[in-house]
Amino acid sequence: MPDLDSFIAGLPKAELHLHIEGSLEPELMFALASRNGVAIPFASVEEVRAAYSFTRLQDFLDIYYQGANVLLTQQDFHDLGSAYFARAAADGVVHAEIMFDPQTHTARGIPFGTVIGGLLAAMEEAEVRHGMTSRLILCFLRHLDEEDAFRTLADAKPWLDRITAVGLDSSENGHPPSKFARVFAEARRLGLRLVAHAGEEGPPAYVREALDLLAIDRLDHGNRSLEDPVLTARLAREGMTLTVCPLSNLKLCVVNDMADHPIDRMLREGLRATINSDDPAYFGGYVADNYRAAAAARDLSRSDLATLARNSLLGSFLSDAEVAAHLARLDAYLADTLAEAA
Ligand code: HPA
Ligand SMILES: [Zn+2]
Repeated sequence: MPDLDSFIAGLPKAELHLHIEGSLEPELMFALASRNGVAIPFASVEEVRAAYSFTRLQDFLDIYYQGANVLLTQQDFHDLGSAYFARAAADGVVHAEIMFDPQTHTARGIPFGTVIGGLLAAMEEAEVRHGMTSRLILCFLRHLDEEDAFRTLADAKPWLDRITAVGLDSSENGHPPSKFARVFAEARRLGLRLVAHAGEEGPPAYVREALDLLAIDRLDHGNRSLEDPVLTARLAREGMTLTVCPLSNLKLCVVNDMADHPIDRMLREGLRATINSDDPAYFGGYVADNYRAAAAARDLSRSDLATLARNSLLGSFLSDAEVAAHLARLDAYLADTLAEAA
């Protein structure tokens, strides 16, 4: 039987909560800064990593938006995507639904087409190089107003057939889902799926708003839902997928210690929880590291880990036939690893 690390790395899985700007490793940040002649306030890669110490979401966001300033050209976004897909493939990711924050770039004068053009090129390449399928999620920044989100949706019109969903990210407290009810309704009318970050720092009421006012198809984070037993039971009953990010939760102090992480409680409560990396370059690990950290801290069994991987495939926005094909790969993997054990 493979050791737990190899079992996790080999487990066919989907990554459903990944901000592509959050996969910008300090080495690539320096390379792009130099290629583009952009000044960054760090003298070395070590200095960058040392700055990644956060006590709450906003600390991280300030440095994350600053890091994105080095991304200027279509090739930069292509390189960013290629680096992520290669790293994800090594972690057993067979399908990735990647979020991007167009407003972070259009506000600096980078055209929407430059951003999405580079990402789409990396996605096509990932299919050829790694046999990995992928989808795009356009996220609205919730600290900006809804008009700005509407303008971003208008910018996206020429690419709507290449965008699967819209999402909602950035500073949660003070920016409830209700602020974006109209733009989410419009996105739904255009045929897009809907996701939103809720219950990361924000209260359970924000999760309820995301369900009732935005009609989300998937919930990003959702940790604080557990404070409300009626809401928890509803999420379980409705089969809502939660994209949980253990190392992010630790780095942003959503949990004080990995030993307190509720991932196993989520599974026990019947929630369709998944494990994801969120912003791997900033939070100290890619998706397999997140599985490993959660498994070690909460004593997850191989069967729990297989459930988490299965949930990730079931919670994806792929067609039923595509999900079935990925699930068959997972079942074959589990049969093979069990046979080795016998
Ligand atoms: O974890 C997150 N929360 C909110 N916004 C974000 N943008 C990137 N990562 C995050
Ligand atoms: Zn996130």
